[in-house]
Amino acid sequence: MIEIKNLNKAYNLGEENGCEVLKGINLTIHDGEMTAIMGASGAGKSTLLHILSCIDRYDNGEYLLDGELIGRMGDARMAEIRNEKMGIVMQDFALIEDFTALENVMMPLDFSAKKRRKKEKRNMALEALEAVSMKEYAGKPVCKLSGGQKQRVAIARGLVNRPEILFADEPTGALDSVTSGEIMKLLRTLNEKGTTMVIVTHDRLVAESCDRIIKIVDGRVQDIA
Ligand SMILES: Nc1ncnc2c1ncn2[C@@H]1O[C@H](COP(=O)(O)OP(=O)(O)OP(=O)(O)O)[C@@H](O)[C@H]1O
Repeated sequence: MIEIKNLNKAYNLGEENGCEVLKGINLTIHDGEMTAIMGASGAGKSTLLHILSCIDRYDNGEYLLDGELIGRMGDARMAEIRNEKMGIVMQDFALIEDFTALENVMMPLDFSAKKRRKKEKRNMALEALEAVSMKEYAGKPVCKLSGGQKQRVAIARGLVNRPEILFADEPTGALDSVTSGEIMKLLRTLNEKGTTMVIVTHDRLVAESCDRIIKIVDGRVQDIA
């Protein structure tokens, strides 16, 4: 499904604060896999995840998604791919605290190229909340939820478009070990139902519960376990 060849990415090269972040990444992710991306702080994990999830662009190399070359695409097609195929769970939830769980989960549907009636969007959001066992909290403002509940809502928002692949940046980073275990169980259940998962994590236990671990060291893939 995902094939990355000799991919490079730098920020502000030539400037004082410039840096080369990804330096020739090669990797393949197959349909149905649950993959962890590990590496020290600053190694380039989030940068890689943002490129994989079509939020950010790479400088050179190749990124093929289902055989389609991402690099030469215009912004509109990239947004379309993101909407059609991908779900994204951002670091630290990135939820709107004053909005209800339901309103947060419905948001990606408002940005989708596919026009849907409000009722259909609401039903899709309720279904996503049900998939993470949060349907009964649909009407609660996010600021009134616990950390684990917020993470579930963030996952529901990532799932609402029924993506083929879900990208999650530190989905357990802000959680205690029990809640973290529950979230990983939930992600595994969703994976078993067919969603490919790519998870950035610092936590070895979380990584070991995935099918494989890709370790990024200084912008390169050091090993794939
Ligand atoms: N938008 C940006 N502009 C300039 N530099 C950036 C930008 N985003 C990231 N960087 C730099 O790129 C490097 C890699 O950052 P990245 O966030 O990908 O690392 P990470 O492995 O995810 O780190 P962490 O585990 O701390 O989240 C860091 O040195 C960071 O300062």
